[in-house]
Amino acid sequence: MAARILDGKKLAETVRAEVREGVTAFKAKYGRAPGLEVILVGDDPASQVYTRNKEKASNEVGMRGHLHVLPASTPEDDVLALVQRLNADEATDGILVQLPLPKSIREQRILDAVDPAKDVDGFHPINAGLLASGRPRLVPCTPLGCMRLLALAEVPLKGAHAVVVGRSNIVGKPVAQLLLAEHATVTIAHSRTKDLAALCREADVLVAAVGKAELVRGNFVKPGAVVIDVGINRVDAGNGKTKLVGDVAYAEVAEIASAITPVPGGVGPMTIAYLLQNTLTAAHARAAGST
Ligand SMILES: NC(=O)C1=CN([C@@H]2O[C@H](COP(=O)(O)OP(=O)(O)OC[C@H]3O[C@@H](n4cnc5c(N)ncnc54)[C@H](OP(=O)(O)O)[C@@H]3O)[C@@H](O)[C@H]2O)C=CC1
Ligand SMILES: Nc1nc(=O)c2c([nH]1)NC[C@@H]1CN(c3ccc(C(=O)N[C@@H](CCC(=O)O)C(=O)O)cc3)C=[N+]21
Ligand SMILES: [Mg+2]
Repeated sequence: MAARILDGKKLAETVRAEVREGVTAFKAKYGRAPGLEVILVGDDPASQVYTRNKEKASNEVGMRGHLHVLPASTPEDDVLALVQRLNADEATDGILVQLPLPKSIREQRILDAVDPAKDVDGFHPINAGLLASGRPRLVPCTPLGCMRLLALAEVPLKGAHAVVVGRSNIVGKPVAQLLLAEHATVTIAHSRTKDLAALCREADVLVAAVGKAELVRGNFVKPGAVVIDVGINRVDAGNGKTKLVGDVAYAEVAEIASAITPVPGGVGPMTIAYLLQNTLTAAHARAAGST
């Protein structure tokens, strides 16, 4: 039986509509729009597209969105100074520093400098620590998007075995925390995991966040499992062009799973939608004076 396709593009429109209403209410109450500042260092073409999309998406829900593009040669201290200026700016509610940063810049030094109250990526150690302590504040966008897709699938998480492949601070670890908070039994796999296929076959919920095109094959999946594919991999399409594929061999796995997210049109659009939601959340917390 073919799996149900979890349409992230459509669900993201719903989330954006929710945010748009929230922004209208925020403006009525506080007389200003929530503000998102996106920082891009360097000229990676994919990052340019993504950051422009983030700026556009924030404007579409009525927020102030602004993109700062700095040359790859920008000194670390100058990037830091920009972050500090935005930290001090009352009209800025959210700050996102697009990753990866150029090699000459220490990523951690920049990310740690972002005011935790404006950290709409949820990457600051304060926010990561609060999530791990069961007191979530600003939570990473991609994991929030994954959880909303699982809610759409109506998969019972309590007592389910969730296997997360990947242990990054951006996706793997925080999505594992959110699944744990929903009372799933969570296993985190990574590059040193032995017999990944057999482990994944135990999963009722399988989240792939690896960055290896179509690593997860049909024989990794228990019949009826729900599969969330976070991977975004650009590969040769054979006709001189490239195409996007996930970390899951979609056609094969769709024959076995009960539900699956496509790439594109799955987790990606949800990430952007939750970035907007996090900006609204941060704006409310700041305006109410709780942070
Ligand atoms: N859709 C979206 O919104 C987003 C998509 N992405 C995409 O998701 C993917 C993962 O991103 P991210 O978490 O940042 O990536 P990272 O490279 O930071 O982490 C990848 C993880 O996968 C593990 N891994 C690598 N190879 C294997 C393997 N052969 N078997 C098992 N585990 C393996 C690594 O293990 P180890 O720790 O041992 O090295 C690591 O934990 C990428 O394709 C990225 O583009 C990322 C963010 C948002
Ligand atoms: N500070 C920071 N925060 C991030 O959240 C962050 C980051 N840096 N660096 C890069 C990764 C990757 N990421 C994506 C977001 C949306 C899509 C997305 O919208 N994808 C569309 C397709 C886009 C296309 O066609 O290229 C989709 O899957 O349908 C993809 C990838 C966020 N990241
Ligand atoms: Mg670097």
